Amino acid sequence: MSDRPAPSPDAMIFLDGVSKQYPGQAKAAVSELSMEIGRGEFVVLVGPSGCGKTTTLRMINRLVEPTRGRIFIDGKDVTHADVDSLRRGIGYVIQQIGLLPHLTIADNVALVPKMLGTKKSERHQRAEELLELVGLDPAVYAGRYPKQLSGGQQQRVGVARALAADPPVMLMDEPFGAVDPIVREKLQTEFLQLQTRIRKTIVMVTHDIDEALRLGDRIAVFGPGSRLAQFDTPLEILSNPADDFVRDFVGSGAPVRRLSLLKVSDVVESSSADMPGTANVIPVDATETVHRALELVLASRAEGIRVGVAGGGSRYLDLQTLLIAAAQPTKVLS
Ligand SMILES: Nc1ncnc2c1ncn2[C@@H]1O[C@H](COP(=O)(O)OP(=O)(O)OP(=O)(O)O)[C@@H](O)[C@H]1O
Repeated sequence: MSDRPAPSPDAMIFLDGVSKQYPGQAKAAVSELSMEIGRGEFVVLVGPSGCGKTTTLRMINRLVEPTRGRIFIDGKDVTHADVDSLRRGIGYVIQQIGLLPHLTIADNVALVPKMLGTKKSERHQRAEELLELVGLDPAVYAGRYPKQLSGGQQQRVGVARALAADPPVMLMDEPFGAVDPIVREKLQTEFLQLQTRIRKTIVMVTHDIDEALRLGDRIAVFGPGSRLAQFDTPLEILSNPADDFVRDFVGSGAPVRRLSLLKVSDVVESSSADMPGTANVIPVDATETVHRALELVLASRAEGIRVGVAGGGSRYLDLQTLLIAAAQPTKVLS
């Protein structure tokens, strides 16, 4: 019917009023949820335990079949499509990794290409490329078995395996949840760098709001009963939480977290064209984060920063102005 919502041309994933009622449960796990996720976008689902994040994620590749609503991938209604071909285009990474213990790392990575009938030499070459891509030297790791790898290394193999069929979409359920905080941060950084190269459409579930703020192009904050409380950029969620639920969920550290998301260019409107001649200022690029600018100012005991602006010339922000500009609770300057 023509009056049903349709995905926009830029949408890679479109959920149209999807619901999931598990058998024997009084309440729906997910209720009438609609979301559109753009091509190449990295979206993170966060929210309290039991609010339906994993159910939502698994409805996208139909590991969980929706009770109502429609799912579109790349403009195609896949609600009733063949699941095997659907899943071929969707990589899936989970916390428990699920590497097969009796297969080498290369064979684990090449599992899906093998199922798809790719020739042995080709799939081994592909496995080596993928191991390289996720930062594991194939000469060292390709022939090892999963138990001979650390938790963080196994997680990288899980990512490599999910990328093996070069799927346009990746679903990740707490992919970095099982590793310690230091490895976790390293994996997050590596994964962000990887994403700038591979530009997949990614939907990731996490419990960790900091992880969400760090990784997501947009964050979907779920409330109880899968209510989509806010679906916006990290900066917008920190700057303008939609309601008290989101404000509480993000927690009390919002102003400090914003410093890592705000760019110097976002606050440069508060700058002045002049700085007292004696002031000790350091040059900072407008693309740096405010957090980095503050670090540089403190490390060099400067009094402020000098920012080059488009069209030539410089603007100045002293430390106090920089902090006040960064602390503005309302819309960010652009
Ligand atoms: N297979 C199932 N059968 C029955 N109920 C289920 C099933 N899987 C999940 N549920 C219920 O559906 C609701 C949503 O679960 P879901 O796992 O999607 O939430 P979540 O937000 O991912 O939770 P968590 O953060 O704790 O992993 C919960 O109340 C859960 O108990």
